[in-house]
Amino acid sequence: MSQTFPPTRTAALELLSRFVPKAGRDYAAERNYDRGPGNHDNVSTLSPYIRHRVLTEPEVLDAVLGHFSTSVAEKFIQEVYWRTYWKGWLEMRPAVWGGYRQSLANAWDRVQTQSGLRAEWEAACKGDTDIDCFNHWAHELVETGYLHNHARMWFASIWIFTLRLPWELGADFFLRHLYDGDPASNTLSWRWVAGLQTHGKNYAARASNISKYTEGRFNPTHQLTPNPEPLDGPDHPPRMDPPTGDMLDPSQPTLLLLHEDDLSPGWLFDLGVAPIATATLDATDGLSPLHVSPAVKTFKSALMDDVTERWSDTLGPVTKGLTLAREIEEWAASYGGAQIVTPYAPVGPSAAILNDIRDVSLTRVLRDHDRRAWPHATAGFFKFKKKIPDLIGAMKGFSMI
Ligand SMILES: Cc1cc2nc3c(=O)[nH]c(=O)nc-3n(C[C@H](O)[C@H](O)[C@H](O)COP(=O)(O)OP(=O)(O)OC[C@H]3O[C@@H](n4cnc5c(N)ncnc54)[C@H](O)[C@@H]3O)c2cc1C
Repeated sequence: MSQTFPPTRTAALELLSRFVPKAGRDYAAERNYDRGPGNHDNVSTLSPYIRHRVLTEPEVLDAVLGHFSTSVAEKFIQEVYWRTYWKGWLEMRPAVWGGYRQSLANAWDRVQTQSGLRAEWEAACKGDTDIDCFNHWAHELVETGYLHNHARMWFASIWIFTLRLPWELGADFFLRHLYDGDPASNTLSWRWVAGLQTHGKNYAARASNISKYTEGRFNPTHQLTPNPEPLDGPDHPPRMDPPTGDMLDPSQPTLLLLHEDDLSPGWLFDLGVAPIATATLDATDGLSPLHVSPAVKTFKSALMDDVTERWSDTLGPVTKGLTLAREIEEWAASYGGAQIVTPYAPVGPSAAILNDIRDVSLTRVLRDHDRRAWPHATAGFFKFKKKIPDLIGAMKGFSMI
């Protein structure tokens, strides 16, 4: 069980309240420093909880805005909205996730058939290359399930441009080991480093930058490819309409399906959902064609246990760990085929399973936070962030949890 990220909402709330006083000018000044495992308190380390919505974005923003003005906390607020932005961007271009999965399968085929590539990929994943900082981050990721944002950028850049490994294998390595591993933030950040997300603009890790922001712990002078060219890739697929979610009729007999993308169901109960029974979905195996790390699996299933314990008076009988659409249909049939209500699952493994459900009515309810923000993820973050003041203003009417 994770020492650093206890898998409970109580622990998440404690971490949030410890961090809130630092979310203003301290965060803006200090956030880029990666001080190594055990010393990440200049950033929030809340992402494993926010990613699974053990804490919601409005709840985190509200706590910070209870302490600071929007201008003092501007940097932190923007970071929280990066997650929202990436999700909205991918919702409107889901083919980018499908494209990643296909290219990953192709890269994995090559790993299995080309012994040179296999050896280089294994060395990178084991932290057994000639580059100390890279090795350190590979170990930190596997041992703690977390990396500082700057380390993720450096690691991805070295993976792609110095080690010249396929970016999809690096994104997959992250998804298998990060506690916050997330289809939108991970895939699109790797694409951004590679130069595929903002065409022609890639992220080049530099020894001087690594030395400065690790406070001299690492200095890979002459070890990194200088001025690498961005990777070449296809144009973005045409943008689809953002999802609006389904209309909820809580007066119908209802089953509740919980999944890893939203583990705070209180807002559904506020909307009148009164489940006859509840099931939890385990979509972990859909994160990667390889084995997801046991630590990540344990973390996710412990978060599921926490939510079902917290709401045990409201959920009815609970069935845990369904993994297939067919199992969900059989579970619903055993309750007479009542409608299933579930929080809207963004593009990723949970949504893929839900998309295969045929024999029972499924109502996917979209949170106000997503409904309002996602349609603005039309272009780059620069354009999106201009909407943040309006989005924060509108938050007052939202369910926070
Ligand atoms: C190559 C790469 C891969 C990444 N993969 C993931 C991933 O799989 N899952 C994931 O949640 N984040 C990912 N990120 C984004 C970011 O690194 C993490 O969200 C952040 O480091 C989490 O640490 P924190 O909670 O201490 O962040 P803080 O600095 O405290 O930020 C506060 C919150 O804002 C959000 N946030 C901050 N930065 C970003 C960002 N760049 N993108 C999206 N949300 C952000 C997170 O919810 C975070 O908890 C990736 C970044 C890169 C460069």
